[in-house]
Amino acid sequence: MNAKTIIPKSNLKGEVTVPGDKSISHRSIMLGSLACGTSEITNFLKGSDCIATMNCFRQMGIEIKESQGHIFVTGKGLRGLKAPASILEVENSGTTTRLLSGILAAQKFPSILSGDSSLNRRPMERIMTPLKEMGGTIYSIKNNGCAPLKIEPGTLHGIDYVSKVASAQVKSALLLAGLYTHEETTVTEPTLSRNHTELMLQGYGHDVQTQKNSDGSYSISLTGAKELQPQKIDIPGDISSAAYLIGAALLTKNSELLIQNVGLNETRSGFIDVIQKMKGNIQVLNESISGGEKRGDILVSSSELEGIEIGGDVIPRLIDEIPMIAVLAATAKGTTVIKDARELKIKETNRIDTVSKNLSKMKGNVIPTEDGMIIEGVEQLEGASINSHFDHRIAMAFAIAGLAARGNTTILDSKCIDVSYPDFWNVI
Ligand SMILES: O=C(O)C1=C[C@@H](OP(=O)(O)O)[C@@H](O)[C@H](O)C1
Ligand SMILES: C=C(OP(=O)(O)O)C(=O)O
Repeated sequence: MNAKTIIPKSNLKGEVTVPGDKSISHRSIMLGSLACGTSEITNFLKGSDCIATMNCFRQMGIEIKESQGHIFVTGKGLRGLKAPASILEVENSGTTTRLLSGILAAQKFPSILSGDSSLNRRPMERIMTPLKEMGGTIYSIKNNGCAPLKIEPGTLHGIDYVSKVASAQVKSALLLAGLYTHEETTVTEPTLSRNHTELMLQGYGHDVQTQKNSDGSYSISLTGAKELQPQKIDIPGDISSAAYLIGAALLTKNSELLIQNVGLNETRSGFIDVIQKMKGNIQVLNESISGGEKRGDILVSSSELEGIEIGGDVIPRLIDEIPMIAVLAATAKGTTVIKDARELKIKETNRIDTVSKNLSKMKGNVIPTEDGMIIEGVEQLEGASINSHFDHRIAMAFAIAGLAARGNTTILDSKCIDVSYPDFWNVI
């Protein structure tokens, strides 16, 4: 069960760092594996999702070594992967599944991708449809639109694809597939999703164009068939992991935390904007840029938060932080409305459902809606027994809720936290 009990606390004080960004860690292994030579990666996240990505590339003949906390990936060029001897296990990771599918659709060998029971329920049509349009052969083995996916050898051509959702996983799958054609590949998305793939490709010497269109959508283009040059990548701390520590400082009395070296890429920093709008005491210090990625320190202290409306273009900039935002809203003054967040339903769990059920268990006042939640702030949450449903973000958001609740909280099935933040309990 791996149950953990949280005893309420105040006076959280100190300086902390958070582990490397999960999205950037996945991409560093992928692009490192496709480059010609050895890339050196520092602050790589050794969470189980990113380890799954590493293992997939090792199975395709890529040497990935670790020395003194640095990861060395020796890529063999765009055409250097070899056929895996067995199924590629993507475990719980949507990012691994979707981005890797883009690469595999262009290979000269067949492959099968399969994950755990949560992953194998998540929709894959969103990448299968455009990859087929590019000339790939990819299908759902159970014919239910989900993994396990079978990918046949393919020769791809460029497309101009308009995605209905602002999804970095869809965009990245197509851009990675686009590396394998001489033609241009363009992905248009309704608003800009996280742009780590674009930034890292540029670091690897590949030209990528991003254009804002008159209707507010964004078009991202590249022309492939160009080899990538190996890089040194220093991964910033994951803002999605920092969100829990920020939440802990905001919610508990007499607390102040300095969280150092956090990634602050504009396409990811919606959480900070929201906390400022909720009147949280939060400041960004010591900003710098490395590898195109902004980073800085975050100083945050105990706050009386106020409810706000959260929707529209900010949603992709904070999608993984919504469980934590909902917990903060649960004791904020007034009403918080979260809308335009239908994508929450297809994450590791249906997060509208798992957040609402768990907040209700803690005597929060929440109404789930089709595309979000309406949360009326209460004085204090009450400790409860929380079912994470094996979703790391649910486990961590409710662990933080427990720190500020009346009475103890138990998180059942807390092991899932290893997906993105293996050291979470030690830090807390
Ligand atoms: O590309 C990525 O690294 C990710 C993109 C997002 O998913 P979508 O692309 O489905 O929005 C996010 O929720 C996920 O945690 C990581
Ligand atoms: C949705 C998430 O990741 P993935 O899609 O890679 O499983 C997440 O980390 O919250």
